[in-house]
Parts: sequence; structure tokens; C-alpha cells
Amino acid sequence: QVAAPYTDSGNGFVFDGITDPTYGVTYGIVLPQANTSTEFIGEIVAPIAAKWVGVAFGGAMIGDLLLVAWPNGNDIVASTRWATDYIQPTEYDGPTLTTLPSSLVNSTHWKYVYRCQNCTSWQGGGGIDPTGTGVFAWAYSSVGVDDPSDPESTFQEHTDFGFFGINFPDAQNSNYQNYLQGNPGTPPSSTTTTTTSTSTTTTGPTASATPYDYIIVGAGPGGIIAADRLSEAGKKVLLLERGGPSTAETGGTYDAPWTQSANLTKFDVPGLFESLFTDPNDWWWCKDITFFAGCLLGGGTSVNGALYWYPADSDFSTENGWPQSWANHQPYTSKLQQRLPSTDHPSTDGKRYLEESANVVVQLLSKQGYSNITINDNPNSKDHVYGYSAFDFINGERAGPVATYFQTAKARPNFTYKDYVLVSQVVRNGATITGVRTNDTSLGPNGIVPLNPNGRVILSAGSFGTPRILFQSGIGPTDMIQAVQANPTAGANLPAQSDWINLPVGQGVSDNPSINLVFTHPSIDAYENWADVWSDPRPADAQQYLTSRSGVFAGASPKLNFWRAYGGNDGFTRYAQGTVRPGAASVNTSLPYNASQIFTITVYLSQGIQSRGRVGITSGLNAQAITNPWLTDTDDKTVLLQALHDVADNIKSIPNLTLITPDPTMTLEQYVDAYDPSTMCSNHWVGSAKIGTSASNAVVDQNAKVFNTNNLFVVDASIIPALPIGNPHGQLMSAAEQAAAKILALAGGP
Ligand code: HEM
Repeated sequence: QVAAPYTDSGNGFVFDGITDPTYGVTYGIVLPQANTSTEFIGEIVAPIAAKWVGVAFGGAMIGDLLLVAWPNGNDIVASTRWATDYIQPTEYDGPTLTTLPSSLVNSTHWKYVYRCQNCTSWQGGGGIDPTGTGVFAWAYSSVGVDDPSDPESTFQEHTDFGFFGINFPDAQNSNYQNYLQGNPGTPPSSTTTTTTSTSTTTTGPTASATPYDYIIVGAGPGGIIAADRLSEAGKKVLLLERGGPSTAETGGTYDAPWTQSANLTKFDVPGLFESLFTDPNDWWWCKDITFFAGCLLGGGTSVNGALYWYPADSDFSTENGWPQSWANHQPYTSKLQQRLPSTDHPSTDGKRYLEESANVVVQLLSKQGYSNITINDNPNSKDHVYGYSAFDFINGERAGPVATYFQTAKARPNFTYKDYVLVSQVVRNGATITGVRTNDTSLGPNGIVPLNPNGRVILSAGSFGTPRILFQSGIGPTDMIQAVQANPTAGANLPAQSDWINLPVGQGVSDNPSINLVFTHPSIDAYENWADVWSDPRPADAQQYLTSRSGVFAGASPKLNFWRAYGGNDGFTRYAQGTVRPGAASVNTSLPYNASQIFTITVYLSQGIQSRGRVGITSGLNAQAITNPWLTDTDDKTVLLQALHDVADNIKSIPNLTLITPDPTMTLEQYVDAYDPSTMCSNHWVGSAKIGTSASNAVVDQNAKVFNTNNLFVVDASIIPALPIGNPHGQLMSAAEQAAAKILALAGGP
């Protein structure tokens, strides 16, 4: 949404703002005309169902000025807040909030009209530029705050959030000083007064649309590999990506201060990986998905740690949920290996760096009957083995599908790539897809891009994005399509109810539950916990990398991986994976410790886990977990605890090795019980549009075609029915090779 001028009929003030179509909350702002002013007047007009409402004046929860407000009796209680993480935002001093007289609470609504002084800039350098544009975000909750009378009350996480763009000069008003007195003044003749409208008639240029053989939605690993193989076969392919460039090769420019001379972005330099999670300007994460998802070229493969495992045969077995016809993955895995070989020594000088944590854990595991292997030389050996971490880095830089498959596709005249294009739905005539609806009216009337006769659409928008497009296309469980229906914009474009296709989209998803154990050992170099890699790297390491793509920065943080198989009481074999890295995401301990000697073993449960959850959308169309998928199965929990005990079993046999989180005041059982489920997330979501043999428990058939449609396919992690043994992007890319081959071989296509 974009802010537009409206007049509040209650106080007569002209604001620039929006009414969000889902909850009916209006957010407005008006600025004085002086560009040097540091204040504004804002308003929130909310139905009584809104228990608290927030505004983020920089468009993000973390690192900008937040305002929260709620009704308390006949008054409005409000405060400015600040968040350093996705946790309770706390008091933020500096701004002065004054409640203006037209604020009210009545039987249907509450309205907060406020003056915010010292509000146009905030700590960290951000602010509102009255001559420019900005993005505001709103947060909405249907759950009341803990103590409504206290402006600094705590509360639970919002039930939804959204964004809108704003052109600040549009919000400037010559009557500002009158408004402060409660007087609307004389509306300037130039201001057209409108009431807020939720209609979204698209204006702007429309083009006659070019049709394609294949429209692929999403340039992550699935979409890129499919696009490359289909364009290689001579098909006319359009690849659409909602985000923009990532690596420098693709036009990306988000360089660290010290890499600018070499024009290398955050996404190019392996050693900058950890800074993805600590950068306040984290524009690459999809803001409408409540988990880390990459909204840029390459999708997850541009923002992951790039741990890359050639799939084990069992990853594609019928036991792991795949149709029999997928079991022979080797030809496809070989094609992948040819394009994208793995390396377990990414530095161009062939040496390994920062291996101290690996060396300590090797001592631990050697005493537990583990053996040392080169993991990708033995993809099927995943029991009692360890080896150096392997990656899809090439020449000391992030490679993945972007540096390989995308480059060959791009060189073909029959391939078109468009970025910053968001697809909301497939346009269909019953079971036949005729095109996709985008937000880009230069691609066709109303943004609709058509297919050639017999053309096909492939959804590769990810484990959350693909379900959201399916729901908006009238495909999925009824409750999710109804959520779309409740959204005025998306609801208006839904197919008629008689055309809805009921499939278990979003159901039965899995993600690895992962638990961090944090240790110290005197041999460790924790590398300042990666905190300085972006702005203040160790000079010699930075220089070495810039000169020869070697050294610490040529590698990501993981150093060693290990696996062990466990039999469960229920007869299923489950695998536990360990990933070892210097540093720690968080330390919680009563022990004194040396922060420069910390390292982490993350223990995940992978193939064989039985826990499942569900993903879906809010009617604001934000994607989220409806049911968390972690440790819902008691045998999963038993096995994970067993694996943690085994890892920790012989710590004492290694001199000076200390487990600091959990500390000795806690058992591993207590530690896991107290673990915040959302931090158990590995962002390895699979199964939201599962492959299978029946529409009763799967969304796509063995050709990756959506059941009960003629020409709609899914090629991304959504189709993977159950987690593979290792971090999933290697298996996913092999699956994309296989899916592309099956789609090409399927009769009836373009
Ligand atoms: C107890 C309080 C809160 C908790 C636990 C919480 C937690 C979270 C979490 C987990 C996310 C998801 C991350 C993502 O999807 O990218 C998020 C996003 C967001 N939150 Fe909050 N939040 C809280 C309060 C607030 C408040 C008071 C505001 C605004 C005034 C706010 C504004 C936002 C916005 C705009 C987003 C999406 C954009 C972004 O990622 O920055 N949150 N929050």
C-alpha cells in the first residue's frame, strides 16, 4: 500500500496515510511545512477489536522508532519503544508524545491523535526526511497488553504486521500549527480531500503482453535450475523474482566497507555469512514471512551458510516419502555435481582456516567410535562419521546456482529474467492455467503475463511463498482460501468457489529441530564472534582475501559436520547431525567464561523425524507457521535428547573443554524443555506442497504437477516430502534437476 491524503471527518485534519484492508486500522501522519522541523502529528484509528497497535517509522521492527498505543477505559495509553531483536521492544526516551484532544474511545473504535516531538531522527542515524520518501510499518494485535494503565506495559508479539510507502512532501500541511490547537484551519486549495479508500485500481502504463512457454515464479535454487534446463531445451522461459540482485556478478552492490575496492557484496564473501543476522539493514529477508527467507536473486542459496551435501540414496527413498519413480536420483545428482562441485577447503590456497573448533570436536567424537571421512565422497555414510564441512563455494566466493545455472540461462536469447516482480496468483480457467498475475503493469494489462498454447507455470517461490500463491489461486485447504477471501484485494481476484481445488497445501511440513550447545576451550579463536567481519575485520585476513580469495574470509563459519543414526522406540531410524563453528548465537550461563574461546555444536534431528507442523497465511497475507513443526513427536524428542547426551558424554575426557550453555545448573532435559521453539528453527522448511501419489495427502504428482490442474507445477523445497539427512539445499538442487527432466518429458507441454 502507498499512503494517500485523506481528511479525518472527526477533527477535519488532512493526513497522509492508509487504512489496512484486513483490520480496518487507519494510520495517518501530517508534517509541518518547515523541512527543518523535527516533529509531526500522527493518528491511529482502530476498531475496538484492535487490542494494541504499533507503528514503526522506519519500516522495520528492529532499529527504528516504534510507537505503541492501546485504549484503557476512555483514555489512550501510548509510548515510544525500541527493539534490538524480535523480542519485547522496550522504553525509548527522546521523543515527547502529547495526546491531542480529538483522541477518543467509543463503542466501536478508538482513536489516538498525537503530537510526536523529536521524532524525525533516532539513534543509529535513521530518520524521516521531509523532502523524501520512506516506508512505515504497522503492527496489530488482537491480544491485550499485560497492564493497560502502564505506558511501558509488556505485551505479546503482534498477530500481524504490514507496510506502506509514504512520500513525505505529500504529508506536509500549512495548517499544521492550527492542528496543534485542535483547529482544522482552512484547507489549502491545492489539497484534494478524499476519504480513505481501499480500492486498488491500477493506473500507469500497460503493455501488450508477451506470452511464454514456461513462466517460472521465483529465482531460488528450484526456479533457477528449472529455468536453465528448460531454456537449454529451447523453450521460451520467463523467470520472475520478487527481489533484486544479490552477488556482484548479478548487479548487487551491498558491499562491506572493506570489500568495495573489489566490488564484492555480502552475498559474495563466504566469511560475511554471520553478518546476515546482525545487520540492522537486513533488506534481503522477505518481510512478509515470519521466518528467514531470502527475497533476492538466488533465494535461500544467496543467504545460507552454503553447507552442501550430495544427497544420500535414502533422501529420495519411498520410506522418505518419495514416489518410487524418484528413487534413482544419481543421474540428476551427477548433473548437479558437474555444474556445481562441492569443496571442503574453500580457500584458494587449499589450506583450512580457523579449524580449532573442528580439532576439539574431533577429539570428542573419536572417542565415541566415529570415523573421519570426506563427506561428499561417501554420501550414503551418515552414521558415526565426521568430516570437514563442505560448501558450494567456487574460487573462494559464494557460487551456488546463481554463479552457475543462472549464468548459462541468462546467455540464451529464449530466456528472460525480470526482478522486483511479485506474483500474487496464477490466473486460471478451471484446471487450466492461462498466466500469472504480477504487480508489474509493464508486463501486461493488469500485470498479467500470459502463457503460450500448452504453456506451463512453475512455482518456485519457496516453502512459504509457493503456498501463498496457491492459496491466492484458490488452491489449498478451505480455511486458507477463506483467509484470502477476507482480504479485499486478493479476495476480489479469487476464482469462484466452485473452482477451488482442495489440496493439503501447507500441511505436514517439517523443519529440523536444532539445539545449540556452547563450549569454551583454550585453543579456540572465536573470531570476535564474527561481530567485526562487516565493518572492522582483522586487517591481515581482509587483505589476504582481497589479494587472493584465500584465508578465513574464503570460508563460512561451519568447520566440521558429523552424523549418527538412532533407532527409535517407534521403529523409525532417525539421524542426528552436528555442525561445529567458532562463536555462538547466544550464551546463557552462570559460569565465568572467556568470550574469545567460545564455539558451538548445533545438534539437529534430520531424516526420520516424525514431527510435522503446518504453514499458512494471515488475511493480511503474511506467511507464518500455523502449527510449529518442532518436537511434536515424543520419540523425536527422546532421540534428540539422546544425541545431545552422546555429544556431551565424554567432555571431561578433553582437558579444559567446558560446556557453558547449558551450564551445570541445568540438565539437558531442562535445557531442551526451556528452549524457545522459534529458536529451534533451522529454516529448512520442506513439505508445504508435497510430492506424492494421491491428492489426499500430496499437492503435486510424480511429475511435480499440482493435482487437479493441467499445467501448474511446483519446483522448490515445498515438494520435498520429508527432510533429507543433511542441510537440504544439495538435495533440493538434485530434485530440481530431476523435476525439470520429468516436466520436459511430460507430454502435452509447449
Ligand atoms: C513482544 C513484542 C514483540 C515481539 C515478540 C515481536 C516479534 C517479532 C517477530 C518474531 C517478527 C518476525 C520477524 C520477521 O518476520 O521478519 C517481527 C516482525 C515485525 N515486528 Fe515485531 N514483535 C514485537 C513487537 C513489535 C512492535 C511493538 C512493533 C511496532 C511498533 C513491531 C513491528 C514489527 C514489524 C514491522 C515486523 C516486520 C518487519 C521486520 O521484520 O522488521 N513488533 N516481530
